[in-house]
Amino acid sequence: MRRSAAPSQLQGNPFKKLKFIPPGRSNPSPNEENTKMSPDVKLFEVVASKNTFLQLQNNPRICSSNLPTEGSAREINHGHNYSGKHCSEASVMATLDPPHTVHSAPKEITVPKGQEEEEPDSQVKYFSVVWCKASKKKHKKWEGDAVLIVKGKSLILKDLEGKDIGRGIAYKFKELEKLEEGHRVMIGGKEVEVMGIISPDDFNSGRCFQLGGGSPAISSSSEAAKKCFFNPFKSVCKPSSKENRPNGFQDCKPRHDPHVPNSLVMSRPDSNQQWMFSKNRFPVVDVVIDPHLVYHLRPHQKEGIVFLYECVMGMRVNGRCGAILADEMGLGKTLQCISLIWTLQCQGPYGGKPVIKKTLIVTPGSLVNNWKKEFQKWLGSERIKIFPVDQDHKVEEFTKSPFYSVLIISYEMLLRSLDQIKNVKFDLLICDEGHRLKNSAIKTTTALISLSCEKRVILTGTPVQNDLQEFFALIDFVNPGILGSLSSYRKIYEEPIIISRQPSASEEEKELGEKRAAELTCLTGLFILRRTQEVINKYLPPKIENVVFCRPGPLQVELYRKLLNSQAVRFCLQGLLGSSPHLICIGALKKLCNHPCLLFNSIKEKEYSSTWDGNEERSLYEGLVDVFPADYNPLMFTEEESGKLQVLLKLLAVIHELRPTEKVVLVSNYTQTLNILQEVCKRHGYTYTRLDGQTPISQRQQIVDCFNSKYSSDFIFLLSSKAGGVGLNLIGGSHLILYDIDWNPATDIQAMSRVWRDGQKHPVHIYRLLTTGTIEEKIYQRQISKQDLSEAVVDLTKTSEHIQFSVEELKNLFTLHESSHCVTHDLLDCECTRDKDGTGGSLEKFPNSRNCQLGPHHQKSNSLKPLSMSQLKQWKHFSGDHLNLTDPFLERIRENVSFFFQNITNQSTAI
Ligand SMILES: Nc1ncnc2c1ncn2[C@@H]1O[C@H](COP(=O)(O)OP(=O)(O)OP(=O)(O)O)[C@@H](O)[C@H]1O
Ligand SMILES: [Mg+2]
Repeated sequence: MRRSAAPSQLQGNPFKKLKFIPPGRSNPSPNEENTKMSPDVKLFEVVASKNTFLQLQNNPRICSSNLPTEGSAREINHGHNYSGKHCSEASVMATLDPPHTVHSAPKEITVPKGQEEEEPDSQVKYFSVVWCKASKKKHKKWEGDAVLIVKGKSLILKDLEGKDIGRGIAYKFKELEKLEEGHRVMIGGKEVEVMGIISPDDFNSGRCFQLGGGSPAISSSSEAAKKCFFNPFKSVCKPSSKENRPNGFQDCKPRHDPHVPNSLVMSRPDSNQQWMFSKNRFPVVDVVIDPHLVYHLRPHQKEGIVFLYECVMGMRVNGRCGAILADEMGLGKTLQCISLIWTLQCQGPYGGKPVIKKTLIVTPGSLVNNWKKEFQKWLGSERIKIFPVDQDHKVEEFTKSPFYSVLIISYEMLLRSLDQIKNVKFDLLICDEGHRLKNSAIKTTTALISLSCEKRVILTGTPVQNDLQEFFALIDFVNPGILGSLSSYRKIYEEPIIISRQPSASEEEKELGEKRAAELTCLTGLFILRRTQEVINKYLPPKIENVVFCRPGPLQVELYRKLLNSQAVRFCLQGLLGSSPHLICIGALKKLCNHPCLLFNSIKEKEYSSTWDGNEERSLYEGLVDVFPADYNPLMFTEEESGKLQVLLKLLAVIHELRPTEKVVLVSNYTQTLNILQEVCKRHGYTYTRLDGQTPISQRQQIVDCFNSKYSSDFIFLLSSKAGGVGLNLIGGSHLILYDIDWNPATDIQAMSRVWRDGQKHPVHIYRLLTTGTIEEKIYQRQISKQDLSEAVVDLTKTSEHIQFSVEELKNLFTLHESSHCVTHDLLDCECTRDKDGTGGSLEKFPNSRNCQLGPHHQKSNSLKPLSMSQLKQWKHFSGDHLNLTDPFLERIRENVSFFFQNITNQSTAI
C-alpha cells in the first residue's frame, strides 16, 4: 500500500492488511425492496489486522472554558483519556479482539433521508476510515480520511468537512457488528478501510472531523494554557538559567523587576514555543508590565492583559496569534490593549527584544480621539508616540515618519487610505467595536485581512456567539482557518447546532447539537475572553434603575385609537398588504408616543410630497388631521400633548432643583425627537449640548470632554443612541433618561452603559420612559421576554426590519390597553395584583428588595445582560398613586405616572 493523500496516511498506515476477502451476497432487507438499488453487486470486504489497539487521534489539545477560571485550562488527549471541566467526557479507547473475517454483499443505494432512523438496531458506532474509489488494484491510493457511521444495517460515510459522501443499507447486521480496525467495506462506489474507532463522544463533539485539514492547531503542550491562568502573580519566574543563555546574552535583563511585590509578569514561552518563535535561540527574559500601569489596573484587567499577551504570542493556540476580548461595556478594554501595546513595544521574551514595532488600531470614528485620550491618560504623551488620523492628520504623515508607532484610524478612513496603510508593516492589529467584522464579505473585513498582520485582536462589548455564521467570521478573522473552511464549519457545527434548537428536534439531534456547541466553545474559548459587569461593580457607585410608565395625554389616546382603526392596520392584520406595511404602522405609533406633533409632521409631509407612496400610508393617516386642533402648529407643540414629555420635564426640574451640580444624559433614537427635546431645553432655559449622527467626527470627543468636565455649564447631553452611543464615556452625567425604546435591547444597554462606568462619582439614576398601554410597553415586553431565545436581537446592527411578526403578535402590538396601569405588570401575574386594594404593597414592607414577587428569589444578576421577565419580577414595583414614595425624584413625577419598576444595584448610599 502506498502512502496517499489521506492525511492519516501521510504518517504511514500502522495497520498491516492480512487478506482480501471476496464478496458474498446478503439477503435483501425489507428496506431494500422500497429503495432504488444499483444494479451492481457491491463488495463488503474485510481485511484483518494484527494491530488491535487503536488510537483515534494523536493530537492532544487544550480545552478551556469561554471565560477561563482558575484551572479551567487543561490538556486533552483525545487518543486516550482527557479531562476538561467544560468538555464532554473522555473517550475510552477499546482494546479489540483479534480480527474477524466478515462476508456480506450490500447494495449501493440511494437512501431516502432519515432511512437510517428506521433500522431496528439502534446502536450506532463510529469509525475513522480512509477511502478511495473502488478498484481491484492491489495497491490502493487512499484519497482521503473520512468518518464511517454504522447504524444497524446501514452505513454513512462523511468526509472531514462533514459532507455525506456515501450511503448504504442492507448490510448484514452481524457483519457490521464485528466491524473493526483493518476491515474494508464498499459503500457508494468507494472502498473504505477502517483505521480506528471513534467514541460517540468524539463524534458528537465533532472532534473526529478535525483530524484532517480543518484541524485546529491547538497547542499540545501550551504551558500557558496548562497554567492557572487566573493568577498572573504565580507566573513570576526567575530569570533564565545560565545554561539557557548563549554567550553574549548574559546581561539580558527584564525591563522591570519581576520580583518586586505585585509585579505583573507574563507567562514564559515553553520549549516548543521557543523553538518555533526564537530561531536565534535568544535567552528567555521575563516580560513585566510597567509598574506605572499595574498600579492602576483592576484585577480583571491584569488577567485580561495576561490573556491578550498569551494569545498574541501564540502561547494559547499553536501558531495562532489572534484574540477576541469581549468584555462587557465599560470594563476598560482600551486600557488592557494600551498595556499590551506598551509592553510588546518595549519588551519581549526572547532576549528582551521588543515584539512589535508598529500597531494599527481601527475604531469607529467617534472613538479615534477617545483612544488618543486614553493613551495620554495612562501613559502620558512622552512614552509612546501615537498618530490619530483626522482631517488635519493624514495617514501619509504617519507612513513617512519613523517617529510614530501607533496609528489610530476610523474604519471609514481605513478603506480610503488602504493603499498607503498596506505599505506599512504592522505587527499588531486591534479592531475596536470589532463585531462589525462579523461579515467576511464586507469591504472593511477584506481590507483588514489584506493587511497580513498576524497578531489580531478584536474588541467588542457585544456578545459574539449569537449568530453562528457571524461567529465564524470573527473567529476566522483573528485566527484564520482555525475552524476549517466555512463549508466544513457549517456541516460540523452550525447545522447540528441549529437543528438541535428547533422545537421538532429529536433527543439524538439535541444531544448532538449540544455536544457540538460545547466543543465549539471549548475550541474557541482559548482565545475569547468575556467578563461581565459584575467584576467592576464594586468600584462603581450605586445605580438606581427605573422603568416609568407614563400615562398618554388625551390627544395621544384619541389619535392612537384612530390609527388602530385605520384601514392600513386592519389590512395588515389580515395579511392583505404587500411589503412591510406593519413597519409603517409601528413607526406611526412610536412617533405618536414620543409626541403627537411628530405624527402631524409626517402626515403633512406626505400630503405635500409629490411621491405619495402607496395606499397603505394614505389609509393609515386618513382623517387623522381632523383630530388635531384646526390651528395646530407643530412648532408650537405643548408639553401636555405627550405623557412622556410631561414626565420628562418634571424629572428635569426635580434633578435641577435637588442635585444642581449633577447632569443629565437624555437619549433618543430619533433625530426629530431630539429636536423636540432640544426645543424643550431652550424653552426652560436648560443648558445643553448635543451629539447625533450629524455631528462631525472631529468634534465628538471635544463635545464629550467638555460635558464631562467639572467646569462645564451644560446641564443636559442630548444623545442619539444609534449614532453616538457605542464606546463613549459620559461619566459627567449621573442621570440618564431613555426617552424612547428600541426593539433591540443592545441599543438601550449601550446607551445606559455610558454613565455607569469607571470614573463615575455620583449614584447613577436611569429612567426608561414608556407610554402606558401602548406599543412601547409591547416592545419592552418583547425585549425582556425574548432574552432566552437564540434569536434574541442583541446586535446593534439589527433593526426592526429584521424582526418577523406573526399575525398574533401584530394583533397584540396593535392593541391599546386604556384601562391598565401597566400591562407589563399585569403579565407578570404578580401576587400584589391579588391584594384587596390592587395597588400593590408598600416599599417599606420590603425595604431591601421588592414588595411582591412570585417564585423563588433568584440571584439577581447585575451584568449588562438584557433583563428577563423573571428578573423584572424581583424589582420593586408600585403604582403611581402609591402613597409612600421614598424616592424624591419619583415622588415629583408620580402625577403623570401609572406605574414604576425600580431596581437598585450597589445599594448603600443610593438615592
Ligand atoms: N483601572 C481603571 N481605573 C480607573 N478608570 C479606568 C480603569 N480602567 C478603565 N477605566 C476607565 O473606564 C472607562 C471605560 O473604559 P473603556 O472605554 O476602555 O471601556 P470599554 O471596555 O472599551 O467599554 P465599551 O465596550 O463601552 O467601549 C474609561 O473612562 C477608562 O479610562
Ligand atoms: Mg471601548
